[in-house]
Amino acid sequence: MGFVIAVDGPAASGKGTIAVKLGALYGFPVLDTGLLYRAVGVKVLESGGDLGDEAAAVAAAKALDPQELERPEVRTRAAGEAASRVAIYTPVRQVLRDFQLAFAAQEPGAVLDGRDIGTVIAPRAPAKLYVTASPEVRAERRWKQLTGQGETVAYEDILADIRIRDERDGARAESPMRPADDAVLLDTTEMSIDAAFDAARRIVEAARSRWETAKG
Ligand SMILES: Nc1ncnc2c1ncn2[C@@H]1O[C@H](COP(=O)(O)OP(=O)(O)O)[C@@H](O)[C@H]1O
Ligand SMILES: Nc1ccn([C@@H]2O[C@H](COP(=O)(O)OP(=O)(O)O)[C@@H](O)[C@H]2O)c(=O)n1
Repeated sequence: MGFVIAVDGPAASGKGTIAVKLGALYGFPVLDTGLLYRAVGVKVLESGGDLGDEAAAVAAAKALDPQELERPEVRTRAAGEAASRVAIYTPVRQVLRDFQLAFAAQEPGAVLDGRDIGTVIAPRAPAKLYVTASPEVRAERRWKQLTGQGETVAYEDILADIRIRDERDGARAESPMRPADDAVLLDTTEMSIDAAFDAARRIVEAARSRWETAKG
């Protein structure tokens, strides 16, 4: 395995922003694994299916084309909610796992962000971050992001979404959202993007030194 950087955490904590910046720093490819679940949720909805229908979600996961991750539809509020509904299904997670494992296997390294990267997808990743922020701050960030994309949404509704999603993602039986035992927690509530990235970079640099030493 190369130098895999696992960046997990709840919705709108800033993990994707940090992952992209780490990828640029090291020259590694970056996979936002949430987009896989979002694309599956959107596919179910667009085919007229029901998010409560496990078989429909599995079929959508099997038919997923990586090109679909680029669609603007996967970045909407509704897609985030749909993603967390289809993410509870064990077979959906199994179908999406191979793609993530292949991505993580790239040399000389890769960055993946999600909920279960450090615990399930890449438990042996040499660098693991768990990025958090208060629900209120996350809702503010997500509200600004969605509004900037042209969606009309109320802050209170986004905060409610975030609380429901935290609960659903943390309570599910399969690969629940939680920090790996060896993840370093990074609370970005009071941090600017630059400050959060700087803190993340230091944590990853320390992990890289340990990894280089262990490799010999
Ligand atoms: N530390 C921060 N301070 C302010 N805004 C941030 C910070 N980190 C990220 N953001 C913004 O918040 C939104 C959500 O960030 P993102 O990285 O996509 O979160 P996640 O991947 O955890 O859902 C984006 O618009 C991003 O620019
Ligand atoms: N590795 C992952 C990534 C996302 N997900 C699910 O997909 C949903 C959307 O993930 P995301 O990372 O795009 O969400 P945001 O943090 O951007 O809101 C999450 O709420 C999870 O339910 C997951 O189960 N495992």
